[in-house]
Amino acid sequence: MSDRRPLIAGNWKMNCLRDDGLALASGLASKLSGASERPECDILLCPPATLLADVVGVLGHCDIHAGGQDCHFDKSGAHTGDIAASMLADIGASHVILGHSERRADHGESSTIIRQKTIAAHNAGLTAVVCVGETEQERDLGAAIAVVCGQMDVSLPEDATAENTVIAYEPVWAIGTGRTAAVADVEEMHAAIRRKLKERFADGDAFRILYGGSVKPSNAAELLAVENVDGALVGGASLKVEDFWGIVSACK
Ligand SMILES: O=C[C@H](O)COP(=O)(O)O
Repeated sequence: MSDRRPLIAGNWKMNCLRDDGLALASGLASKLSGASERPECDILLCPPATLLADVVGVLGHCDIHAGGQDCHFDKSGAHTGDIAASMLADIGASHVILGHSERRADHGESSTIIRQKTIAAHNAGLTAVVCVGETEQERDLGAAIAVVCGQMDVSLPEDATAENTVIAYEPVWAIGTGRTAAVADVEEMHAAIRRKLKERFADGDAFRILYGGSVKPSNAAELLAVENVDGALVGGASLKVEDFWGIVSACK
């Protein structure tokens, strides 16, 4: 049994207008305050940037963290539409998701850029949730582990520690598709990620490695029981209080 405390993170992506987002955050805060026992995990909500400050306000002092979904690598300057890591920290965020495959695909983000963003997040005092994952074609070619390890080599800076960095393994073909990776494949990939972390970082055994890709209440317990799976990065199922809470409750 590992002593890494699981993290269940909700990535709301580009969903929720103000009323729905605030209802979702307050619904989860109520679940937590009404729970007879404290959940056996840390909880993180990553709403769209437009709602982040308000979500931080709704969560108040309850033990749920809030984070951004991306940041720029520069501290400030002429980057129209972008958000600096310090701006996220300034409004109460503790984490930021970086290198999500949707950003890699939609915005051409390379692992080199993600490394720069991760350094910026650390400098702002944020914990970076660095995403890695292979496409279906890469898996079919037998290259999944090599691709993910290659992404880690470049995306993770030397200053990464188990305190300031979380890894999220998300097979691209499992995101939003209802298809989850087979337990044996998840186990193999998370073991490879752990080996890589231990090779490179003195505290590599303490990093949390999340699984993401169609996690829902019905499959959460099975996935969370896999060795080296230290939580989940949840998309679709994080948009409903009952579903997200069901995943939180699956942490034992
Ligand atoms: O960031 C979350 C992931 O992309 C997973 O999304 P999903 O749970 O909708 O498959």
